[in-house]
Amino acid sequence: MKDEKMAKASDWVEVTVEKAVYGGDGMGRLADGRAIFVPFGLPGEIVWVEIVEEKRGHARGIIREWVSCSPERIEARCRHYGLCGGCHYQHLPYEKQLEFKREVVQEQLERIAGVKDVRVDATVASPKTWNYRNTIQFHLSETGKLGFLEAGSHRVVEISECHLPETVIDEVWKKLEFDSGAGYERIEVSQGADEEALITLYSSSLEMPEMELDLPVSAVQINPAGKVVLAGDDCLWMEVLGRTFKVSAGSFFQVNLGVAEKMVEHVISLIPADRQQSLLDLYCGVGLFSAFAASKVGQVTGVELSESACDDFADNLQEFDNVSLYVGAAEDVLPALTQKYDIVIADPPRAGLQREALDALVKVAPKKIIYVSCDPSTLARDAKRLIEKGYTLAQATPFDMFPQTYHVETVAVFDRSL
Ligand SMILES: C[S@@+](CC[C@H](N)C(=O)[O-])C[C@H]1O[C@@H](n2cnc3c(N)ncnc32)[C@H](O)[C@@H]1O
Repeated sequence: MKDEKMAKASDWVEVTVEKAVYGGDGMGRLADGRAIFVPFGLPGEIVWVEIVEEKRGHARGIIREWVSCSPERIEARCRHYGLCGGCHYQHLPYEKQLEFKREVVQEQLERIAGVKDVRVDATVASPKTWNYRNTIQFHLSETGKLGFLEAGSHRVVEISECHLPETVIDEVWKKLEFDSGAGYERIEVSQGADEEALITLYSSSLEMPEMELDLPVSAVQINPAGKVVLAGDDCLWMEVLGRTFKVSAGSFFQVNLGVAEKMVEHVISLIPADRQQSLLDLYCGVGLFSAFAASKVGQVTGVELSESACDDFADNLQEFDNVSLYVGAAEDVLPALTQKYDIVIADPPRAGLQREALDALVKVAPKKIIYVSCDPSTLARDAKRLIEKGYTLAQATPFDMFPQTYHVETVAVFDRSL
């Protein structure tokens, strides 16, 4: 037994985890000075690591044994934790998750954007740390069971529990059954304000896979030809700060309403009430920010690519006569704009602002850009570019939209300094 352990250990390296990095990993150093990234490693822990990937500048490894454990470490709630790629921080007390997220945003901005002494506020906590998601996407295993992708892989981990979705979703997903090879790439289950549920089935083929549904829910199939309503409605309603938003199958909406409310309040507080001002809401979705900004400024213009989100935007903002919308990609719409705007809200997908979009955005000459980001690394890349173009990063506020995961939403404010 002793020999076996010695033999295994000789293939492993001992690592002292120095810090938490973006992506949920802990980072330490190998003897040759290269960084090594280990999932689930906490600062201060000494661990035996099996190296699974080696690059010139860094390596990745899996913790095989703990020499010393962090006193912060707690028991994970979910039985699939560690294998399922959905959660990364269940082994950390919630207060510590918030601290890590603040540090990560600060580190990314300092290292990638090259800004020093930027004001990064404490992470705004989520009112719910479990069962907070109003939408969740599953994949189907080969046997037709619902699951999530394994970390860093396309393999589906079949699940029997998940502690992130809201209660109605949790009741619905457990009753869903599919034939093996059902032909759906993703199954999304959403919960609206009246606790109604909507199932959206995404398929890349034009065939309509068979499905039996014996539940009081709406169901929509989305394939390359468009949407087919299988049961009930093709949308549901979400409530934020007392306002109801229509959200159709396929349209984006913030997944954690408690945090969305805090984020909207923060974003809107950054906009001075001034009827002389114009505001551009880039990547506006179904109109979440526009709806609260429209009564503060003289003119709001949205830009959104998704047709279903644009239809929802038109419905959600029909009471305002100072709101208009461009349907199209920001990188195509922005260069064609002739009007200048005083304030821009930009809430792009994870990839951040495309180069053409950022260059054209600067020509729109806003005094203030409120950048809402779901990826601090692309935020930091874009911050560097905006600073080169004459903007100053005034402040950044992380919001914990996704407890138990490494993901973090950040609202960063850029002021024009030239
Ligand atoms: C992170 S969501 C933000 C939506 C909205 N601001 C909200 O809070 O509900 C990003 C939105 O950008 C849209 N989008 C993606 N790529 C786009 C592009 N190239 N140009 C314009 N909109 C795009 C998506 O359809 C989605 O609605």
